[in-house]
Amino acid sequence: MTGKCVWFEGIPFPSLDYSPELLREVQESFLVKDEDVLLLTFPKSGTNWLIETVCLIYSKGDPKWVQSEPIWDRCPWVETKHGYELLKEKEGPRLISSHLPIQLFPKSFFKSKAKMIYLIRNPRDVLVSGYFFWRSAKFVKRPQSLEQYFEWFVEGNVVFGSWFDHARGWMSMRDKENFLILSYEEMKWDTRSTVEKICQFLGKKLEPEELNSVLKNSSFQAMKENSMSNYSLLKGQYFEENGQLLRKGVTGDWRNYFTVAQAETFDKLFQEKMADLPQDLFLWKQ
Ligand SMILES: Nc1ncnc2c1ncn2[C@@H]1O[C@H](COP(=O)(O)OS(=O)(=O)O)[C@@H](OP(=O)(O)O)[C@H]1O
Repeated sequence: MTGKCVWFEGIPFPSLDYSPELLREVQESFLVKDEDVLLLTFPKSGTNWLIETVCLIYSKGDPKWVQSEPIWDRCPWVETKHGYELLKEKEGPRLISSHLPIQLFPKSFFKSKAKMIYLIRNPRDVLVSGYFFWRSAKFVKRPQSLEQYFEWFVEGNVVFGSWFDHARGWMSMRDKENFLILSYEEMKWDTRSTVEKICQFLGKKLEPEELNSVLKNSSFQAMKENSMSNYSLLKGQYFEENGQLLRKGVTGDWRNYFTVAQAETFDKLFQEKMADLPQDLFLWKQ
């Protein structure tokens, strides 16, 4: 996958909209403000679902905003050229998303009171989701088979680097007051409670009908049909026609794709890399 990538500090990034110079500038000079809200993920963890949910919380369930502005403009990726320029211009509190590993994140964040949500997902499902997504992308070396992508993923040879390093790095923030860890699995299994948790963390109060509207408009089906959120506007330029962001939206899909040997290899690796972390952070239980 990394054949077509740009590199910064040993981490590969997609070839489009990223550059080592910009990544350095983002790290050194981007000013995070206390009132910003940051949404952090390893790619394919449910980033866009979290963004859509938070945008809808901000608009009190009114879908006008999410249906009229592309998701990458509502909550720009700070590490991309497009997102960085947009964020510099934005007045007031900003929603900012990022896939950056902790060591490359804007240094100003660590001195700020800005709130951050880190969304984690079973890495086995992240792997499968990534395989289907990247194989239709135009800005990375595409995987030719799941077997090949499995090898790349376990070696950390994928964009934004090793999932294990990414998760470990950000989890070191877990006791900070301005940091909330959520999982894709809890969002999926109890969406209402998770949205309530997000509201509480962000200090937002919703009326029951507003909360219902957040849930309705951020559902898989609603997002799949929303051209401002489903990446259909990027087809042709960034993706082949068959590429889709909203593929299945389920938990445990890896079971349909991993061989027994791959499942065992992954379990062993997960144990090696993550055994010392509190296991209640990993809701998926494999
Ligand atoms: N509303 C909603 N409900 C449930 N699941 C959802 C939703 N929106 C996105 N998704 C699923 O999230 C996966 C894409 O992850 P990301 O948004 O992180 O992708 S990206 O890294 O920003 O490209 C991808 O997972 P897979 O279906 O397993 O491929 C999407 O389907």
